[in-house]
Amino acid sequence: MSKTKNFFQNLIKPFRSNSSNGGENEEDLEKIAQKEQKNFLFETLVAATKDFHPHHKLGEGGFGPVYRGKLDDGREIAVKKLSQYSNQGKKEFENEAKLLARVQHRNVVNLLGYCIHGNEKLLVYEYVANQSLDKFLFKSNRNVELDWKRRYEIITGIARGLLYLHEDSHNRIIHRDIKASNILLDDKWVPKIADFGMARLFPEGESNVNTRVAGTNGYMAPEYVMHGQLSVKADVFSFGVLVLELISGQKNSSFNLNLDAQNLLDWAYKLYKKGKGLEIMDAAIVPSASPEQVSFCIQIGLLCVQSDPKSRPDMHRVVIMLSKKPGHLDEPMRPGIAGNRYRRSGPRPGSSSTAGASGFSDSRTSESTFNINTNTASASASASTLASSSKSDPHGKRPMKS
Ligand SMILES: Nc1ncnc2c1ncn2[C@@H]1O[C@H](COP(=O)(O)OP(=O)(O)OP(=O)(O)O)[C@@H](O)[C@H]1O
Repeated sequence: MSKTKNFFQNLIKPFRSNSSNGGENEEDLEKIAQKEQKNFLFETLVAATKDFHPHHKLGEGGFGPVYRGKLDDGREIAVKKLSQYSNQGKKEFENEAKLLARVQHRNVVNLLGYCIHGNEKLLVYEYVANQSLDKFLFKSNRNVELDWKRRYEIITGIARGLLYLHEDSHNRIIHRDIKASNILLDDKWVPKIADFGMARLFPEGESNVNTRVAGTNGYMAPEYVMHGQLSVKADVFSFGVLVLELISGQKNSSFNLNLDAQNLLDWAYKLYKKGKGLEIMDAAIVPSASPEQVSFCIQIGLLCVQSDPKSRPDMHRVVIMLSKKPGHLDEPMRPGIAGNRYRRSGPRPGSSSTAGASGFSDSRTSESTFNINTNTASASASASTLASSSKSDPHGKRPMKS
């Protein structure tokens, strides 16, 4: 037996003795070896991004800028470069790198590798062709690309991705920053949960910890903001906000459609209680929407944003609800008020996490059974015309800041 082979045999011995299946362990070793290959050379990333050229910049988040690049083998990548002035970001970066190496799911973004070069730390992801959900959902000229079928698939995909993080991955992972800009869409509009910088890896069996508050305005669960109490139900709350945003095309943190409602959740709840839940629907999805399915999703969204975390369903229950034909669901109680605390101490130049909602006058009419919100158009429709109505008023478009 050659020296190398001997070394390899010794290496896998301890794995063999713990398992009845030696083949699987050799596979494990292979996986470990593959993981080691994830360390990219800085020069490779410089070449791939044309020396981090501004033309290659995709955006800028809490960690710093993100660049698009192409590797020699043709793979397209997104490189997240940690801002050097943020210590907190550095910790989050390391957290994300370690965490993502363990996570593999269709609805979670794939980390290809990382790079540490002097003070520089970088994460290398698969490039996700359609970028982030917020770039479509909150833009009146692009939201039509998201018809109801796509939005429904995005909702179910995010639910499955979150279920995986909460229950099926190695350790329980609470994301803590579920929001539209952290959902990437691939070329087939499959949603991928991204940005695990603030996620915590939970030891098994531990479901609730007190920790510092971090998250994004408009998405944070009240118990998390007020008492720093973090559990999977905080992600469920953010997911519920996102569901209601997907249906309404409205951003919760800058909601100003209705004077009687404090925010999007309050607006949706009040209309739901009056039996007019479908009025929150984005005009852009009216032609493609199934009113029954939309109503069902509004109810699920409202169940997820209930004030009491114990009353919120877990993601397992949400996935089951979404996979069933519309039927009986619990009655949602009053929604909690999403937290509004500033989250990061470091500067966030050019951050993409806010969008204004000014300059819009509410032109909904109230005669018909379903009044559709006018994110893209002034529209109202009865139940029977809902599926067939396809025209939107281009002049009714609401100006949005990018
Ligand atoms: N893997 C990727 N493929 C394609 N685009 C990406 C990828 N990762 C990030 N982006 C783009 O880069 C932008 C910045 O991403 P990043 O995750 O750093 O910040 P963010 O989610 O916008 O904000 P925050 O850090 O506050 O969560 C995103 O808006 C997204 O459009």
